[in-house]
Amino acid sequence: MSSSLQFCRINASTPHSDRNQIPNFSRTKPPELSAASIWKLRGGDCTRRVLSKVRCTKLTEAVVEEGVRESEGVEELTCVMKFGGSSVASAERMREVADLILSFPEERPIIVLSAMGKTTNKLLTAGEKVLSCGDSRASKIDELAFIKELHLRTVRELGVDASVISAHLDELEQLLKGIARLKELTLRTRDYLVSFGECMSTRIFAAYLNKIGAKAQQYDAFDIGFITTDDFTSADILEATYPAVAKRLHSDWISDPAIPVVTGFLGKGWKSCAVTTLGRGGSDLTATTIGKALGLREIQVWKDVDGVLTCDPTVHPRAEPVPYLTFEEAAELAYFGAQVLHPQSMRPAREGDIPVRVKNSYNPKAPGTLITKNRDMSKAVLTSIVLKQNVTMLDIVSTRMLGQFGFLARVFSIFEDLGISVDVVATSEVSLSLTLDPSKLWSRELIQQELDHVVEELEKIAVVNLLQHRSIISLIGNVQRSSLILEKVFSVLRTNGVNVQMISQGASKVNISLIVNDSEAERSVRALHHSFFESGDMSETELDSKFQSGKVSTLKAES
Ligand SMILES: Nc1ncnc2c1ncn2[C@@H]1O[C@H](COP(=O)(O)OP(=O)(O)O)[C@@H](O)[C@H]1O
Ligand SMILES: N[C@@H](CC(=O)OP(=O)(O)O)C(=O)O
Repeated sequence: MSSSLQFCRINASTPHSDRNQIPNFSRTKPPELSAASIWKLRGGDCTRRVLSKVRCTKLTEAVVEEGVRESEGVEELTCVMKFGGSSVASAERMREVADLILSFPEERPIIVLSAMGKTTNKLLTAGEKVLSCGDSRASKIDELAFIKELHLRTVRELGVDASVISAHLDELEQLLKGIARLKELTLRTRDYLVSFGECMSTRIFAAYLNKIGAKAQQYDAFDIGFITTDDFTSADILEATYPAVAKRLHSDWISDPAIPVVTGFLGKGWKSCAVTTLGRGGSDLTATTIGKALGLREIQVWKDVDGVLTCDPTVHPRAEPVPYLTFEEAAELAYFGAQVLHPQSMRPAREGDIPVRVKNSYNPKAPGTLITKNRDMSKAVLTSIVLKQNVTMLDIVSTRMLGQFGFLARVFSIFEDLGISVDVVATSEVSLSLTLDPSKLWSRELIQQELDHVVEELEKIAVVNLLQHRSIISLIGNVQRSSLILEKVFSVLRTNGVNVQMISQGASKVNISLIVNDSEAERSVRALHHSFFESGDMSETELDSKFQSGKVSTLKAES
C-alpha cells in the first residue's frame, strides 16, 4: 500500500474521520439483498451491510412510510435546493442564498452546496504545486493563503464562529505538507484534498442559518450513505445509497427537524471507505440522488444563469433560456458537454420521475428551465446547441475484405479492454469513425501514451487514422424533424466554409452530432445559433404558424 494513504485515508483521529459511520464495508462484492430483508435491518444501521443493487424504491417508500407513522405532526421534507460554487462564493452571496431559501416558507428543503467560488480549482492547483515545492514551503503557497483568507473572511463577515472550519483548515495544511513530503498525489488523495471545499462551505452555511434562527444541520455526504464505486475523481453512485440516505435524512428530520445542509460532490468508496468525488460539477448529481432517495416533489439546481440556455453563453452571449426540456434532452445536453448540468445528474431524477428546475440564484424571478419526463414536442425543432471541444477522433478501416463479420465487435472489445468510452460513432461494414470521451481520458495521467496504445491495438486489425483537435457540435432537439434541421445546418456551415467531418444521428431521438475542426467550432456554433434562434423562422411559435399554413415544407435554408 502506498504511503500516501496515510494522508488520504479517512482516519479516526481527524475531523473528517470522526464522522465516519460506515467503516465496516465488506471488501468483497456486496451481497444482493431484497428490499424486504433490508427492511428487517432497519433497527440497525443498514448502510453497514447493504451496499448495492437493492431495490431501493420500495425501501425508500417503506422508510418514508415508517417516517410518516412516526412523524405525527412533523411535516414532510418537500424539495432539494442545490447551490453551485458561484451561488455561494462569498459571505454576501451566502446571505442572499439564505434569504432566498427562507423566502419559500411553504418549502421544507434539503440544501446541497458546492465549494465556495473557485475553491475546488484552487485546491487542485495547490495539490499540484506542493508536489514540487518542498514541505517547508507547502504551507506558504498562494492557493492555501487564498482558501484560508476566503473562508476566514466569510465566517467573520457572517458573524459565525471560526471554530466551525478551523480544524479543517489545519488539517488541509497538514495534508498539503504531507503531499509535499511524499511528492505523490494519487487520485485518491486528490479527492480527499478537494473534499475540504464542500466540507467547509456547508459548515459555514449551516452555522449561519442557525445564527439567523433557521435551525440547520450540516451533513457530510460520505457520512450519510453516499456509497460509490472506488473510481476516484469520477465515482458512480451505488444503488444502496438511496435507502441509506433516505433513512438517515428522514429519521433525523422526524426526530429533530432542522434544515439539512449536505455536501455536494462527495461520496465514500464502498471498498476503500475513502472519500470519493462524483466528477466535476457533481453536486447536481448529489441533489438529484437525494431527490430520488426521498421521493421529493421537486429538485432545484440554482446556478448563475437563467436556466439551461440555447447554447453556452461564454461561446455566444445571445444564448436564451430554454423553458422546458425532457430528461432525455437534458441528459444528452449534459453528456455532450453543456457544463450547466453534470452528465449523470438526470438519471436519478428520471428514474424517480422528479421534476428538475434550473434557476438563477442571481435572478430568482426568472422562470428558469423545467425538466420533466415528457413535454409537448409538436412545435419543437432545435432546443439547444452544445459544443464539446478538444475531442479525439479515430477513423478505422478494416484491413480485411468486405463481408468480414465481427469487425465492429473486435474494435469495441479493444476499447472495452482498455476501459475507454466512445462518444459518437458512424459505421459501415468495414470502416468506422468515432470520437473518444475526453472526460475518461482527462481523468488519467498518460493521455498520449494511452492514445498510442489504443492505436497500436487497433492497427492489428485495421488501418487507423488518429485525428486530434476536433469538436463535437450536438444539436439537441426534435430528431423527427431531422431533414429540416440538417437542411438548415448544412446550408449555414457551407456558407461559413465549414466542412463536416462526421455526422451521427443515433438511436437517441433528441440529438444529432457533427464533428468539425476545433478551430472552426465556436464560429459554427454562433452561426447556427443565429440562424436557428435569432432569425425568427425556426422559433417554436413561428414554426407552429408555418406548419398550420403549410409553409414549412418549402422553408428555405437561410444563408
Ligand atoms: N447550455 C448552457 N446553458 C446554461 N449554461 C451553460 C450552458 N453551457 C455552458 N454553460 C455554463 O454553465 C455555467 C453554469 O454551470 P456551473 O458553473 O456548473 O454552475 P454551478 O457551479 O452554479 O453549479 C454557466 O455559467 C455557463 O457559463
Ligand atoms: N465543487 C465541485 C463540485 C460542483 O458541483 O461544483 P459546481 O456546482 O460549482 O459546479 C466542482 O467545482 O466541480
